[in-house]
Amino acid sequence: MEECPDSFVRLDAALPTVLVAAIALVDIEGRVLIAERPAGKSMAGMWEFPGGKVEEGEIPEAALIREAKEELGIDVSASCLAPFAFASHSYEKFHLLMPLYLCRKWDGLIVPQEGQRVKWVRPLDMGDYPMPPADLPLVAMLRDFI
Ligand SMILES: Nc1nc2c([nH]c(=O)n2[C@H]2C[C@H](O)[C@@H](COP(=O)(O)OP(=O)(O)OP(=O)(O)O)O2)c(=O)[nH]1
Ligand SMILES: [Mg+2]
Repeated sequence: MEECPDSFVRLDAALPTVLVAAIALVDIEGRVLIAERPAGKSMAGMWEFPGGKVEEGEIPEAALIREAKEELGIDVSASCLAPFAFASHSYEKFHLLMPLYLCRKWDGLIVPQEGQRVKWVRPLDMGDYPMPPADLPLVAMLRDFI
């Protein structure tokens, strides 16, 4: 029988679950936008899918529409957000639950609003960029899918 992969889930740690919504913007050449986490934030210098914490009373799609505007200056509509996969990963202080949505259509030009660097990268080349450990299974799924 096939072995199960290593688990990054800590069942016994009583961690709070934090819901973060993330977006994979995909261009016509199949590249995906990643953004560098700004200095001062946790995991600064790592490359991530844009997005952020879902606030109280907010649904993930609304959080992404808000974050796409706040972080990248673009307008995304809920109908252009396709649920793709999710990460479930225990960090030291919290458990991250992060749905990733694909989006191929948005309005406006991408202009990083927080001084962060952004890059269009083929999923096959994402290994060249350090990403949070929670993202690695998502990158593998993007490689298979895009
Ligand atoms: N946006 C995003 N966050 C990720 C990814 N992978 C990953 O582990 N995370 C973690 C890092 C953070 O602990 C958390 C997201 O929090 P954040 O600090 O970006 O949240 P935010 O945009 O709402 O910003 P803020 O409230 O901290 O100002 O999720 C990813 O690909 N994208
Ligand atoms: Mg963020």
